Amino acid sequence: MRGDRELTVAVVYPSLLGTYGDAGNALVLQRRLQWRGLRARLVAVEVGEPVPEHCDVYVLGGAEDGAGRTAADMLAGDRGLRRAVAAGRPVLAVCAGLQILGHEVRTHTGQDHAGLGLLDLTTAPRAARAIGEVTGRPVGGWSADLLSGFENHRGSSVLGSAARPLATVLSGVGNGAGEPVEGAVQGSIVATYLHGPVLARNPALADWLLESAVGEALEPLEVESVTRLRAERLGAVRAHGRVRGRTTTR
Ligand SMILES: NC(=O)CC[C@H](N)C(=O)O
Repeated sequence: MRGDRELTVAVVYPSLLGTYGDAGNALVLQRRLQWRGLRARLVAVEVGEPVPEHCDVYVLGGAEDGAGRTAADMLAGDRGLRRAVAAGRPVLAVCAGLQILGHEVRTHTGQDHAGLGLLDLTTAPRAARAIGEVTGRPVGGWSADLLSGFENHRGSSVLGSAARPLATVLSGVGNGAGEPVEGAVQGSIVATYLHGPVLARNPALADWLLESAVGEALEPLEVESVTRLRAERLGAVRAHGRVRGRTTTR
């Protein structure tokens, strides 16, 4: 592929946007490239540093409300991520990351703030925190496998017409705003409420982002420990009888 170019995976503000090991999503992207014999490097962008606009893929994780607001304020004054999105570079945003890429975030702690407006969604507090396993059926054909992860959030997000869900919810809450849907996809941005880290539990999602980054299909890559992890997690959800509708074993 593309000569011997080294691909760069940017982790945006890991000290602010890093709940539940979400920075591990960047490691998954790097490893899945390296396991295919491709060169890949992590670029940790710390608070106070400009976000580089030419990385190949960007990762934003979750945060508590105050840290989310700080990250949103910092990103509002930085053009790097906006330029990367305008250029169609893939971005994964998790939980608070999803929220701050939207138009507005209202919180139950009064840490209300504007978002970057890169995703057509708005966030408001739910009556109760959503905590637990989530299983979803991918929307839009990005995978035949179920989406799997865990959620822990108070915010609920309503999608506008420019964003479509990442998945329909079979178990758990997801976006938590009426429709049983999870996450948001708009242009090159893929956003989700799911931790795990989500890419460790959903290799198809990781490869979808990577194929968008490299601009071509990647050879299949099965990691046995990941297959076992998925089977265990999906099995645990089924054992608790929490799955709506029909599921597959994948
Ligand atoms: N895990 C998270 O990123 C949580 C995001 C936000 N603090 C909420 O509770 O909705």
